[in-house]
Amino acid sequence: MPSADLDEAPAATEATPRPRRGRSRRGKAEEGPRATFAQLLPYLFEHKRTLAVVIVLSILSAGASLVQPLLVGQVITRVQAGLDLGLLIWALVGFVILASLISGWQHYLLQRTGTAVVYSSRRRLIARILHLPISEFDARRTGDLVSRVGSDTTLLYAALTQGLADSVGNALLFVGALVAMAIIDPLLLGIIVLVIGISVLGVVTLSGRIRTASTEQQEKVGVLASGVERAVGSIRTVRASGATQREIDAVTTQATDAYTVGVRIAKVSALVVPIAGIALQVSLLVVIGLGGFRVATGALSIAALVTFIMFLFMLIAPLGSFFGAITSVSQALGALGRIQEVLDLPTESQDDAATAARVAARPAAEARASADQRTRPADSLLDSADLLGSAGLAPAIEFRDVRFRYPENVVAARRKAESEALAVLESAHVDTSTIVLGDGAGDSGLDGLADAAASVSADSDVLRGVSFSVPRGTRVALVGPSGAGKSTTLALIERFYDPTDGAILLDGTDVRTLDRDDLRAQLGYVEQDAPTLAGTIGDNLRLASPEATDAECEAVLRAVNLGEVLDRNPLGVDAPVGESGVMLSGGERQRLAIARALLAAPPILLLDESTSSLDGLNEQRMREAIDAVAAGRTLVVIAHRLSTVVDSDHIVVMEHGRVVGQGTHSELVQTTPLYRDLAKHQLLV
Ligand SMILES: Nc1ncnc2c1ncn2[C@@H]1O[C@H](COP(=O)(O)OP(=O)(O)OP(=O)(O)O)[C@@H](O)[C@H]1O
Repeated sequence: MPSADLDEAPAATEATPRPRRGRSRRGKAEEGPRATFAQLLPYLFEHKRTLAVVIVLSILSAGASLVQPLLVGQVITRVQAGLDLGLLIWALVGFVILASLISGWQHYLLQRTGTAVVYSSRRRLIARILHLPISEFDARRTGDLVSRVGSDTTLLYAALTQGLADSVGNALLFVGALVAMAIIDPLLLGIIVLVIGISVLGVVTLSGRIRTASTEQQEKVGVLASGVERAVGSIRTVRASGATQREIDAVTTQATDAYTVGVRIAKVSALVVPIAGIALQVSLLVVIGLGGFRVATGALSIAALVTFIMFLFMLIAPLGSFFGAITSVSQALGALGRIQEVLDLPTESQDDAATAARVAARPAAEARASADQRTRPADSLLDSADLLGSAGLAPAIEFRDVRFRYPENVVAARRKAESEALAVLESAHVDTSTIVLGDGAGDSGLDGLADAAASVSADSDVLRGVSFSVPRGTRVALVGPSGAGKSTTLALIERFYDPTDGAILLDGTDVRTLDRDDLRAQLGYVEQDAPTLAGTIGDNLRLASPEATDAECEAVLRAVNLGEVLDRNPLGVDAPVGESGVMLSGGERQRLAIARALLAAPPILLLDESTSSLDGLNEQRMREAIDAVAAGRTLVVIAHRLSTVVDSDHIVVMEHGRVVGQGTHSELVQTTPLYRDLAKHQLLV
């Protein structure tokens, strides 16, 4: 990220999310984020030129409209006096046509501006969302983020076109009519202003309730989108679990929630319509009754009364639009609150400069002390100095007494997701006795599941003083039971999160002092069960290397044993893979993910092996693929099958966030009971 984006505020702890900034911070939880009208203005100012034209057109249109009652008054007066009308009628017709044409043009410009505001808010949101820290994705529901881009932004359009759009011209009409009526008969006007004033007060009071309900509705829509995403995204599992109807019911409940709030909004807005109607009717009755009396007493001419009544309509019509605008602007402010909440979140690299400065400013003595103090596992066979070899170069990657815990909001979200998953399984009468979630290593059954969910708590460190080195050009494997912290270790190297304590060094430099893009350019990362993107094989491969030629893609595919995928479709690299890669087998998808990372030719490759089981042939192909990618680079691989890593240069055994053994396969079999057990289980000793 460019340094201009960096925030100077020091982060207390990198792993702890900063409190959210911005004016739209969540107040009372049930009310949700709310925006102020002032926050809507920057969106309008982006289009100030068009809006200036709109205002000029509004003045012209209002002028052309306001002239009409005056001309009608003139016509009546002349007819009463038996005078020739001359060009008066033509002038009247001309002004009617002119006012209509101008308002058509103005309407177009405002619709276009509304669309542009939606477009720019979507662009800003997408750019911000894709730059958010990984913790935000871990803590939020994807569907909710998607609905902010899709649905909340649309409400801004309605506010501008139905609300603010009309208000600009109508305000002028309103003021013009008011002035003209004041000149014609101030007394009549005074009474009308009283009636209208009372109705405006009523509508403004209602608007607060509309805004609150609207924010709530948009939140319900977000929950609904998350529900749909969950059901559709896991459709195979849902079908296979016989849970289709239950998922439909769950999503329907969420849709009903949104509908209920929608009905509440409809009821409140419905009150606005009669209020406007009453205002019009009472005003008319007053004007006709009192006005007729004043004509009878000679205080007012007929022409003046007719003109006054025409102005009254010009006064009332904008009022109706204004009341409508209150509803749509209130809804827009609710939606804007949700948009602004995301836009106010700090980006991943916003605090990088401050973090890097803080890390770099650590006194040398302190850095040395922390390196000396680092806890070495008692059964560590290999000191990092040994691994460095005679050259004494800094290792490619080094963990120094790294401690880490996931931020509280992430832990809470994960716990919620786990208990939801548990509820679905229980309601599907699935035998949960064989399922282990989270770090439930050793736990089994429903109690184990609950324990596992409970164990993901804010006060538990996921890594507890991890130290190991990966010399350049070597292959290092991380092994250990589920939940030991292996995937988290790789996530910290990628800087998806920063350590709570300790340091991670790349070529001897603390990764927090490196530019994130530079750091990631050195790393190839294959996440566990890496997703295959819809599109072609080429689209998948070129994600990190958009410039790669077909020949380069083919070469890398053959290197990871995916040659046959190329051969079986004449389209080759342009062959589609289907939604989420359904046209590839599980093993092929894994190797495609490796090929993607490999194509970018990173000096360091981080490979989180898939937990899914592979048949013998696929496992062998995977081993060969790993051998191919290891050549000439540093490789850190998380292995779930020891067979993939027995010939690694170095194996780090992890358990409960600690390194409990390090060495080669044969050394670890001798020294580390946990490793010996794992090896025994997998028939390697
Ligand atoms: N995004 C997350 N939010 C909260 N807790 C997490 C998150 N990811 C992992 N954890 C927790 O951190 C601990 C270590 O998880 P991690 O995935 O690093 O283990 P692992 O050794 O890679 O396990 P596996 O072999 O099953 O992939 C577990 O308790 C897990 O529940």
